[in-house]
Amino acid sequence: MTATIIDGKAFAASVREKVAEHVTRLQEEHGITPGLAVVLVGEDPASQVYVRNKGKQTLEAGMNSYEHKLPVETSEADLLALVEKLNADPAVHGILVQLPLPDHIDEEKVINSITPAKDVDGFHILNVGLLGTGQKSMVPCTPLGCLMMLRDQLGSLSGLNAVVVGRSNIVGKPMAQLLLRDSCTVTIAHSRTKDLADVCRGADILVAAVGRPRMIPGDWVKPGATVIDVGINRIDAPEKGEGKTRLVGDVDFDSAKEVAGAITPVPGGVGPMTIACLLANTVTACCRANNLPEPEGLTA
Ligand SMILES: Nc1nc2c(c(=O)[nH]1)N[C@@H](CN(C=O)c1ccc(C(=O)N[C@@H](CCC(=O)O)C(=O)O)cc1)CN2
Repeated sequence: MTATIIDGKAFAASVREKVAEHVTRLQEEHGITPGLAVVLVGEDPASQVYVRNKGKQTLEAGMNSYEHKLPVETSEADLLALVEKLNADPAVHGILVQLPLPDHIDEEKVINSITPAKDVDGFHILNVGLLGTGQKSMVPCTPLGCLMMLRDQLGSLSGLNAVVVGRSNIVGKPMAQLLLRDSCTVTIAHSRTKDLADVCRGADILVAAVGRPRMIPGDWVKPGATVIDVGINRIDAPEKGEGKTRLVGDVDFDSAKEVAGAITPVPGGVGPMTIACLLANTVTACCRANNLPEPEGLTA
């Protein structure tokens, strides 16, 4: 069997189109333009690319983008002061502080200083608690993107065995909560799980988010399973030339695609959905702030 390849790039484009349509409606019917503030501290090259893409895609969707680029030596107090300013700014409906932050800044403290209603990353402790108890919250972008792709691929997820490999606060744990909310039977596994291969082989839905290049081979995949690969790992690629690199996922794509029913590639799978869902969350936050109906199909 050769799996259906889930095209995250195309899916993300369709999400961005829906976002843009909703933004137009907000402007025409209510005179409101959603605004997203993105804060970058330092000059991490990957973060710079992500932040640039976030700003570009925000503007393309018709929203206002506010970029704040701070030097690496910015103090925690100065960063907290900026977040406070953005919290109080009525033109800003969503705030995102790009991670990772430099070592001298307490990430948790910064995340928890964002007003929960503007926390479009869904990382604030209040949003984590709301999601965990099945209440309305902001939902982290990468897991939201995975959920959208799974629903599109499978329709109802009810009763399916889902295994999430990885227990990070950003992906693994919220992903498990979302799958549970859609009535999956959920196992959170990780690198220390006993008989991890057997646990994975029981999964109708296998979400890999461990950050280890090609850790999950095809013979860990149940025939016909839907595999969502969240990993983005840069490895050496001497076949492309000296010093060249390429991106691979946490799943060994070549062997897994022979067994799975559907699978996301890396790159071009989950990655593009992350920014599309950030835009979706910004529109959701804007609608909630103005007591307007939420955009259909763009929330969990
Ligand atoms: N505050 C946050 N920080 C970080 C998040 C986040 O959700 N919130 N996630 C990641 C980085 N990230 C967005 O910020 C992100 C990662 C990957 C992609 C993406 O489109 N990847 C492409 C490949 C890109 C490449 O060639 O390097 C793909 O997978 O196809 C988008 C956004 C950490 N920080």
